[in-house]
Amino acid sequence: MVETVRKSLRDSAAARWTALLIVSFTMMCGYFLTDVLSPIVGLLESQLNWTRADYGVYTSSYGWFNVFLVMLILGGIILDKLGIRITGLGATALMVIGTAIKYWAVSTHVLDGETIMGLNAQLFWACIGFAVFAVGVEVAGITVSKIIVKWFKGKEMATAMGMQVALARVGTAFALGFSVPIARALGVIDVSRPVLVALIGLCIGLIAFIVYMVMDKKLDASEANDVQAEISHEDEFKISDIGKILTNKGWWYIAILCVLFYSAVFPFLKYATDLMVNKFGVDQNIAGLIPMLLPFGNILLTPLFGGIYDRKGKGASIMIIGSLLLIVVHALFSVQMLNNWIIAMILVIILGVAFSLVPSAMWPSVPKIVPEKRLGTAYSLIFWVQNWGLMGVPLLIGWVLEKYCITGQTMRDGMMVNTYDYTLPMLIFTGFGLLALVFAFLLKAEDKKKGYGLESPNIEG
Ligand SMILES: NCCCC[C@H](NC(=O)[C@@H](N)CCCCN)C(=O)O
Repeated sequence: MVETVRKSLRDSAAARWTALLIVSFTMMCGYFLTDVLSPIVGLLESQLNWTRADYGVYTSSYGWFNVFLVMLILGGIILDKLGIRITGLGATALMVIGTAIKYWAVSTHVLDGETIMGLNAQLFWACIGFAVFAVGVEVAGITVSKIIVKWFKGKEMATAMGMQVALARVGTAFALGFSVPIARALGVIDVSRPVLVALIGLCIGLIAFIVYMVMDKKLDASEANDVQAEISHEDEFKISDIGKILTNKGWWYIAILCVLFYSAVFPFLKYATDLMVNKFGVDQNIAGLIPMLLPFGNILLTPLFGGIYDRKGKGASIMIIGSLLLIVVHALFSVQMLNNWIIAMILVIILGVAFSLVPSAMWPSVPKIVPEKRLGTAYSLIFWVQNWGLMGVPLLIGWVLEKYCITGQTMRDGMMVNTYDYTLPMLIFTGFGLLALVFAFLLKAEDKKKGYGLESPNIEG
């Protein structure tokens, strides 16, 4: 008698790590586009006449559709209802469409001199493109989380999540480090060129996701029908699930910690290159290299800390330490006499440690607080809360800079541009860090009360 043991495709380490690499590549391209304009904020002023407040409006447009039109939550529902393949394809297509709109906006001259809803028309369409892209990248992010759970459940899940975040940071690092050289390549400054590079990358990312869809189909085919039916049934979305999540204190602490912590990092990165120029006197052409250290640090450290959480536990404590480091870094950035670029480098590296600690512990903690069948919705709601910060804080910082922080004018690239004092924005970021610390402690207390196991290792036995 021949015994046949039916094996799932996920049992193949090569298959699951390949699947992870493919979807992580798509996300990496998305993260590249997200930050592609950050290092050229000065060039945007000299080439497109965007003020810092305009730039703040542009960065905040990331949340227009996600937050106000609740597209993110809808994306989570669609993911639960229609599944990974169709949602992921739609999300990656939206990333391409949004980026194409944005590229057109920053490269065309047909909008010159026009205004729409009080904004210069070029800025308006760049914002619309970015807002469409943002829906795509956020929904893709939730989809990829679900993909990781699908392939890695019961295996190296936290390490896989850390790896995905690490590869996403490669995209951010490339944007921060190479945007200026790309814009200045060929001897002619062109701010649309880095966006074009991102658009090409995202088209490849879309093709990569289509390749993943084939793998996903094969995975489904390799699994027994009854298991699939059970999974589909468990993943089914129910309206009552939202209520159950929203009445969970532990979930709220994570969501609030998330919005506060991320509001002090991603929006900071948007202005970090400009901070290097204005406060630390770094040459504009290389100023993006210092903030670039942060995502590079994350690339190594996020999977490392994820592994520690997997084996040793201490998830809530890791989030407390990360929040503490965040406060120290931003507080020191706000000290006026600390203006040597070496200090800036050291602070960015420490911020990189903080930004590895908190995400590596935060995202794998959600399944300990929320039952697995509600995970997709729980993640999408956390992202939604977080997006309020990602939208509002850059706007706030841009406004504060324009209103309170202009110190004079200087000549850069043959143009007169404003100079800024970053003390007040850095104090605002410090405040977010302080509040994040409070919620990290509340989370630890709640964990102790409810026994979620945030301090226990993820790997049992
Ligand atoms: N398994 C969840 C991974 C989340 C990674 C996390 N991403 C986000 O929080 C996004 N909602 C926002 C990303 C904005 C920049 N592209 C991360 O740490 O990047």
